[in-house]
Amino acid sequence: MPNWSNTDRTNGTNGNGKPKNRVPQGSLDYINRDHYEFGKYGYGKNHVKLLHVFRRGSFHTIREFEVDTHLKLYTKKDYLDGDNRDIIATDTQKNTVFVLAKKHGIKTPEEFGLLICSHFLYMYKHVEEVDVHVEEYPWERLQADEQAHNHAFLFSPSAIRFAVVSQKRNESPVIKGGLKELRVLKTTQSAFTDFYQDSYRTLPDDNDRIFSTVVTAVWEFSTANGVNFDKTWLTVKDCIFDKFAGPPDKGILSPSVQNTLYLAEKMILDKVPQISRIEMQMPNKHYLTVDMSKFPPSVLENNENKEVYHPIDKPSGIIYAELLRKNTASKL
Ligand SMILES: O=c1[nH]c(=O)c2[nH]c(=O)[nH]c2[nH]1
Repeated sequence: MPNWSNTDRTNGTNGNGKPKNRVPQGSLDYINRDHYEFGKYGYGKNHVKLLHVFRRGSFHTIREFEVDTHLKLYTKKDYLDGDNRDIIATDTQKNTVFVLAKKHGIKTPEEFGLLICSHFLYMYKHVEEVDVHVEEYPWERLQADEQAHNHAFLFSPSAIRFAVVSQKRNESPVIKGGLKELRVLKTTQSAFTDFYQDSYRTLPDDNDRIFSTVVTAVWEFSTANGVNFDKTWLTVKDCIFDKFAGPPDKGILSPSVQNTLYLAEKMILDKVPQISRIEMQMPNKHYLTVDMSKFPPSVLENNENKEVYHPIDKPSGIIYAELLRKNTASKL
């Protein structure tokens, strides 16, 4: 009688009651397998593009998404044995995205991600974990003659919104909201002085420099209950603007990218109690003052330069930090 390995969690079936292909212990294949174990694994469909149109009479609303669905199955027999019977084909995953959008409509990226996770976990008992990434195309309703258009939209990519939802069987979903490619620049109210001085430093103190960055932010929700995900996304964006730009007339002084990043994160945690942690990245897109002092008066009469800057792509500084609530659970 062969000694069958029995370490997987699907009770010897492939999810539809059929027995699985098993490899008897003692076979050469089994012995070889014993030397290795899987690290991360999973499979899915990336970039499922979807436009959803919600029609209320002549007033139409759209949301366009690009969705990645990834599944992790309890068994690895697809990898190990070439046994495909548990595979929910990536094509089936793509179809599922369309069918769920048609059946339930689409509210927000976060809620659509939650719906996809619960669907796969409910439908297929051999799915251990679902990971969904939803990226939204930045359509805005067109304004015509200062009036909101009923059915025409403008692509306004000032920032890209995304959500990441993951759920393991018998666990609560992990819901993250995100924003990326938010590029901003200000021409004053940014300084960088008093930083570490030693024989490697050549950068002088700068009391008035250009500050430009491309913000990425990812935040985790401690709950989905009572959360308005659309409003939260706008609040996060407003907090970033608030701490980067300040009031329109005077602005706000930034002593460093580090400090501006921290103040934005702190404001977001202060304003949205359901966010338990936020991680932001702010690359420092350098704009260097061109040294005009080298040009002779025959070329330039006034060579003190506060007008012409040289944008530098590489290298760029990179500043990032994650801010978490202490004792998150007791505060909610
Ligand atoms: O805001 C800044 N932070 C830094 O850490 C840094 N380093 C640097 O060269 N310029 C800047 N600016």
